[in-house]
Amino acid sequence: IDLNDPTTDPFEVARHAAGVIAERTGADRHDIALVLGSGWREAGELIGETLATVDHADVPGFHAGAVAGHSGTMRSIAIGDTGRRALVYGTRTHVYEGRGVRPVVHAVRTAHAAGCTTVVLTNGCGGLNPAWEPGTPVLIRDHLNLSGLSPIEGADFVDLTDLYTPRLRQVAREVDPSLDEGVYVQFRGPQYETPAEVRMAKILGGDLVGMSTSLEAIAARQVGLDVLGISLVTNLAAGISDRPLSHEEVLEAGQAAAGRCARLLAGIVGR
Ligand SMILES: Nc1nc2[nH]c(I)nc2c(=O)[nH]1
Repeated sequence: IDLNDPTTDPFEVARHAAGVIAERTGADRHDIALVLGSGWREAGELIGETLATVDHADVPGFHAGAVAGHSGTMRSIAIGDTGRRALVYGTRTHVYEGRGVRPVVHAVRTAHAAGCTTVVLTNGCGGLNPAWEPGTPVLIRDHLNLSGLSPIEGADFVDLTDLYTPRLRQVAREVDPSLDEGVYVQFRGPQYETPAEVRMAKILGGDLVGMSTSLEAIAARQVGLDVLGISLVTNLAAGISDRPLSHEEVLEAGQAAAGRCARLLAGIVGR
């Protein structure tokens, strides 16, 4: 299937994908989906027992293309003894991969088609607040979509009030009262922001800069999913600190925070 073929209905592909997931996991419904970004990979382990894994390559609309650090398998996880199931994706598609916007939000649409009512979107990002050391998770309160793109096609004027569900943010803060909140700014990427762009984002009211998440959140709202967004600050955004960004620093900050992030997600999902 070519998701980007105009004659393809992306929601139909999501329904097919959900059918394959149900068949391969033995679960005709999943309750919560998790998209794991940089630094969040290990979270699945603490959520519960992995009952099944499915290769992304086997699911319609997903691509096998392994992105560094991502696994190409999604996992069906029993959430403690709640009887609920989590669908944890092994990889995420970014706009900058040039596959179009539909693949970027396909995981969210598939989660909805699989019966989920909630999606947790995590990412690694740059921080504009020097108080947030690399390795600090921050709840997303709202976003500025500077990508210039949208997953919504046609005259569907979706309201985005409370897009990042207040009830879920409250649950997250009950699990970890030290969590701060911030406004996430999505740039298209793949280049990092210039110091001037970081200053612009700050003037516009942004606290976090990244290259994902906002389009997925919009697509989630379009199908009525509750959304919890959590960013992991892996670096201070360009110009905030006097040192240039290094991808190595980003990766190691993600590794260091892995335990706290995994415990946070497991605590939230288990509620
Ligand atoms: N746009 C943007 N995306 C990021 N992802 C990560 I990890 N760090 C950054 C960053 O500083 N800026």
